[in-house]
Amino acid sequence: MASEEAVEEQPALEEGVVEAEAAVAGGEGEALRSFLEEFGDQADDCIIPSPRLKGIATPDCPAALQFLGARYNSLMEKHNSLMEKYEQQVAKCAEECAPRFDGLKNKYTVECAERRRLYNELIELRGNIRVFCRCRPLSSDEISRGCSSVVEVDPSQEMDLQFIPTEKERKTFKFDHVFGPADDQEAVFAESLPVVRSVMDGFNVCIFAYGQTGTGKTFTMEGVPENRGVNYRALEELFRISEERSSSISYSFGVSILEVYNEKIRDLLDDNSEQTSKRLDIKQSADGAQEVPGLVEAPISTIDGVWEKLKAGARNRSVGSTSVNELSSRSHSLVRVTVTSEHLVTGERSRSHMWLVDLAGSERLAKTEVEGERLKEAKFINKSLSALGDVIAALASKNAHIPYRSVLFIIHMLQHLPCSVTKRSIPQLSLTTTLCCQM
Ligand SMILES: Nc1ncnc2c1ncn2[C@@H]1O[C@H](COP(=O)(O)OP(=O)(O)OP(=O)(O)O)[C@@H](O)[C@H]1O
Repeated sequence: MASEEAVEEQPALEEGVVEAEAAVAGGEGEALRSFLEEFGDQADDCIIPSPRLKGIATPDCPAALQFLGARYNSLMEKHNSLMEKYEQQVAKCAEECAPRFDGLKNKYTVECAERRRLYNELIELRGNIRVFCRCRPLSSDEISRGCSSVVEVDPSQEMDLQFIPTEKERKTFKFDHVFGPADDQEAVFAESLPVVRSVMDGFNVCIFAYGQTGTGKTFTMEGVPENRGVNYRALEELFRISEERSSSISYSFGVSILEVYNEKIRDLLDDNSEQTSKRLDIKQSADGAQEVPGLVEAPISTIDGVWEKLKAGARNRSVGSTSVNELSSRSHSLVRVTVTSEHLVTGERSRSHMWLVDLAGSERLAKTEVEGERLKEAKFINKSLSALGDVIAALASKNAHIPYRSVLFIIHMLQHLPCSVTKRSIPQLSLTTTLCCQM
């Protein structure tokens, strides 16, 4: 045997000697005794490759192999019996824990349902319909024309809006919250947050911006990339909650964007809607919900995907110009987010909608210089807003009769919704019309 090979085999040889010694001490085999006699005292010497090894005769290999095989078998037997005991213990443990686990699972499910119920009850107590007022800052153009604000917002009186049309006149309007010119998009969204959370618990919700043309409804709902509005922030929050609850609930989201222009519904995510003039209608489904058959619902799984869809919708929206807003939305824009959920423990499923609505701006026709198509648009807009105002007023005062008489889509949609309302006013224009006429 070459000395290098002897060095390679040395650990095995040493091991064999140790095993054999133990076996002989335990009274095993004559062949082993002779194996030990022959090689037992040479194991240590093998540490240094020695020319002496060259002279060693072939050991009693069959005996050594037989011995090692027997040891291997006995160790495997022990291992198997330990594994069996281990598995029995695990099964016993699982059996003992199962009732406790089921109990905890039930308690957890009940607690979750209770938390949801209390949370939504709180929202209801705060008002199923909440009305906020936001006063935008004067634009540079308004400042250069010498306009000044006719309202005062005192941050310590967050529900009051002071209307001061003349030096002698002062009137207070009450809202659930008033945002002043210094309040940013984040502050406005923070107040809408409870409503947004409710949709994740299976409730239908709606946030809409309502007000005179040029008061900043589109700015509030859509915002701009560097200062995003309610729509984007609401979807961001949905994704955040979905991630937070991912160990117990699986959520999926879809988005549809449509506009109501001169009382016709147009699908803003349907690239061909202009050419094919696909007519969309509202149908009542078996569970009483309002559906729009054929409406495109794009699945969304990332916030970037949402922004793309919102931008696509905004691009297709009908805009014109009014005397107070160069880029005025002449249609009601509706973003519908569909939230589908499945509870991973209980298997409970739900489907709910969040409507984010940017209504077209109302106009005082006597004071604005509209004519032709613009006049027709304005009449449609004012008519629908006035009908909407009647519905909201009736809902807010819990009237038995809600005047859902109009065929207008928004009003159909409101039939099944608790609502949060964002209302905007432009300080130096006719505040009365915007703020108080219907509420
Ligand atoms: N809080 C705000 N801070 C700064 N600028 C604002 C704010 N709100 C609105 N603006 C600006 O005022 C202008 C009018 O706003 P916007 O187009 O959102 O009004 P609108 O109510 O949607 O009008 P319309 O009903 O005619 O569509 C825009 O240039 C917008 O950027």
